[in-house]
Amino acid sequence: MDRRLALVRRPSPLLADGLVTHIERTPVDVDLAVRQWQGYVDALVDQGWQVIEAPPADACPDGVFIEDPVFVHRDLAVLMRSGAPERRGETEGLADVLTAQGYRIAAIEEPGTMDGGDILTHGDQVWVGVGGRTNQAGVDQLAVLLSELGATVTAVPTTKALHLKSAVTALPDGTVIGYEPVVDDPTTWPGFLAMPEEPGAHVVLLGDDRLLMSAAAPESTGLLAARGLDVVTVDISEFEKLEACVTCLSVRLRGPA
Ligand SMILES: CN(C)C(=N)NCCC[C@H](N)C(=O)O
Repeated sequence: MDRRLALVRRPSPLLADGLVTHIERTPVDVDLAVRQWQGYVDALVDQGWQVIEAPPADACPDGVFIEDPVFVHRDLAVLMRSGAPERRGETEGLADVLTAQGYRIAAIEEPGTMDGGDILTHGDQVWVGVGGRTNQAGVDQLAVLLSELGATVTAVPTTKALHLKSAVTALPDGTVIGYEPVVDDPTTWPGFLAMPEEPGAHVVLLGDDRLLMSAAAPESTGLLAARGLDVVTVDISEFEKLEACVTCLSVRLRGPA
């Protein structure tokens, strides 16, 4: 992993009004969330990542979850069309930022819907969760866009969690880890590794064998450390109250060079 550039977006003052679907709403401390977001950004910088900020989307409570309005693969950035109409304004300003970084821009079009949180990749293998935010029409469009880049797209039913990446993510060696109670079918991934805590299912790959994970998953971080992985943790409790995880707060831009 050579290029270490991450796109982030600072929290909206309306963050506390963000969507919750599968968990009960609990009050969000926005000031604490802003500090936690800065801690997340600092952790990326400490690990040698350059961080760029998307234009703020202050009118969008969930705008900080930048993983959802855009997906990047190789030199292509695909603007999403969320299954939650409240989140569609979050794509604003992203085409300009990504064009400036050398990306070609495409978009999921009506009747397709998709959130980036539903897209899990390992190399050119792409799994897309079909559920509350992403539909089959969206998957079909993404499959066409990515086929010219040599990637294979597989649709995965996702009925027990908000997004596919709420349930599973992939380790550097491609092992898919997840929290079984919210995974529709763990046999989708040979070698699936069950984690004991829900936030333990979420990893951001920082490069080499280093991972970024939530501080709310001590048993899982222990398990992964025992496998030889180097785990950096961040407290993102205020974002977790909004059904988010470490992956949602940045988009890692690995190409084009
Ligand atoms: C992988 N995950 C979970 C994400 N990429 N996004 C989380 C978005 C949370 C937001 N409140 C919502 O409900 O849309």
